[in-house]
Amino acid sequence: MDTSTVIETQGVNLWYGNTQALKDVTIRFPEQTITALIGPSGCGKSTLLRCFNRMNDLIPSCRIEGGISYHGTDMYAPSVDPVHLRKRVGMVFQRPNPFPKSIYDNITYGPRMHGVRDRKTLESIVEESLKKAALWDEVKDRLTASAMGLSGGQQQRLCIARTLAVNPDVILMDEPCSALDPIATAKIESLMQELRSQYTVIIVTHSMQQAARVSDYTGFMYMGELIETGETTKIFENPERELTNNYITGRFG
Ligand SMILES: Nc1ncnc2c1ncn2[C@@H]1O[C@H](COP(=O)(O)OP(=O)(O)OP(=O)(O)O)[C@@H](O)[C@H]1O
Repeated sequence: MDTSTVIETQGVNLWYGNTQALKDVTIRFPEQTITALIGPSGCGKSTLLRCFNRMNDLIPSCRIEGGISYHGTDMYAPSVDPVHLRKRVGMVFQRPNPFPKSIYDNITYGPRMHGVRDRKTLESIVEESLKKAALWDEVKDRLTASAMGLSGGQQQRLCIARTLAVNPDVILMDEPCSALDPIATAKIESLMQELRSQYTVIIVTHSMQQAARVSDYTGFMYMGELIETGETTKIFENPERELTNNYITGRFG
């Protein structure tokens, strides 16, 4: 696939206090693709994901070395405003976390924070974001109702819509289906396929089946190292490293 790189890391090392959680990680994420990060619990998947919108900045003991670029610019340069970066690199978490507000207010919260005030503009952002998140038809008649009344799967799609509302080009997903049933999971997975036409998606998942179903590329991590990365079919059918093979065949993890 001949696509340009959106996010790229070069020799990233990361410590929480004295504990090293990432070791010399070099990986690139091509535009409009889905990459899955897999590996056993504690291998550093979420830590790596959090580097990509500087969420680790919020952890005082955390120290990062190495390069991480976004569209070729050093993401950690002093000139980069992390709030602006997080608008372009959105994040969806494990548990759906809507605000205890109306569906409408959940979507308009971000755009308002960034200065959008015009009612018509806000209304069109709400409609467009909910349509992109495949939720519009289910909620269009109750936009003023509380988001807390939605099912778990609907809440997660609302959180995706909330991320889309501030116009990102990368969506980070940290185990977005782990709290959902199989039907809600299937909806999120098919939504991810649609999002790929406009966004670059990076997903952390515990489910190898999910990684195989949804992603174009897969990175396998083990004890803070990126052991192997490549096209998902290659990683699952013909991995280069024995460790990868042992993991995907269920010998550990
Ligand atoms: N805020 C933190 N402070 C200190 N150590 C942390 C922090 N977050 C993660 N760690 C440690 O860093 C290592 C990597 O954790 P991380 O959550 O990135 O792994 P993971 O692969 O996402 O795990 P899981 O699949 O269980 O979510 C672990 O040893 C973890 O205990």
